[in-house]
Amino acid sequence: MTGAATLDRVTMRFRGHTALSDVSVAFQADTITGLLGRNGAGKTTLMQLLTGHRVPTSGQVEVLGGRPYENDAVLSRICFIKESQRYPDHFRVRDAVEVAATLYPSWDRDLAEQLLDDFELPRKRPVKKLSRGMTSAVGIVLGLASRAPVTLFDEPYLGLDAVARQLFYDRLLADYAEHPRTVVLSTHLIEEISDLLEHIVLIDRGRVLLDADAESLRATALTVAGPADIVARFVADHRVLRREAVAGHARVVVQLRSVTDRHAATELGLTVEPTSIQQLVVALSRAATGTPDTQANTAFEEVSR
Ligand SMILES: Nc1ncnc2c1ncn2[C@@H]1O[C@H](COP(=O)(O)OP(=O)(O)OP(=O)(O)O)[C@@H](O)[C@H]1O
Repeated sequence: MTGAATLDRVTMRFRGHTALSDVSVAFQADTITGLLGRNGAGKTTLMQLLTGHRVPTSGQVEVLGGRPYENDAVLSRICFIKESQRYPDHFRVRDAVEVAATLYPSWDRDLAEQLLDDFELPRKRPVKKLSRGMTSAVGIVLGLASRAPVTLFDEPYLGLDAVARQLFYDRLLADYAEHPRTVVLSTHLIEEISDLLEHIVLIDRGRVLLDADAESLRATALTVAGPADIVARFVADHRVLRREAVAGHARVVVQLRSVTDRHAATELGLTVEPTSIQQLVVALSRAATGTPDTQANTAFEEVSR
């Protein structure tokens, strides 16, 4: 298995609980990967293993050709921005930036200063006096300016408003275009970030449910919408991944069966829409847990009778 960061048959058990079970996954070099999954799926645990914060119960973890645990040569090339990053009590924003500059060999001072301005972070203010969103912004500045060959963001934007989140996406994309690196980003805000993701790893209850590039994932499904009775006719011989229905109008995501599906749908007068990664991820997670798409299903069945 090749990749900038890999887990090979990794199991991670905590007392009485298996957080990851026989996980094998390779995070490709110079790719932005979304690490997705429901609460408690094992995303943070996986990142902790990649960053040497934990040692697996069994299996191998390798990052940039070496084991990360207590390995400075590897760790200096990894930047891990955690959901609730803590800083020493006396740290001002400026101190957090200065310390990070000494930790990461590829640190870019100009970029850090620019990002501090962009996020309007007061350099002299103690980090512990910042708002929740501003503290998240500090983590984002450090993560981006580190230019670490492997950069991991674990839900980096707690409390960040929509404008600041968009700023993060824009700056990440712009800097990544000029300095490609391996970025792994865990998030629940799939919809707004999906255009950024080149690859998706979906974890469900400690197991890898999906490991696919975003383009091919989108190409596995078709979203059609239109009058419920016509939609029902179209989906009769398709595997339905997701249904929504409101007042005689239905929208379904189906597994693509043939290249002619799209044409068949438009022939029937249905609208073919882009398939959202979020809908696919929700559908796959639901299928894995056996959770039916109840409300939508019922509504759909009612209107299509
Ligand atoms: N130190 C620990 N001791 C016991 N159980 C733990 C420990 N750390 C994590 N777990 C359990 O392992 C599972 C995976 O947790 P993890 O934090 O990796 O999930 P996650 O996908 O990051 O969730 P979220 O999206 O809610 O942040 C959870 O059931 C969690 O309770």
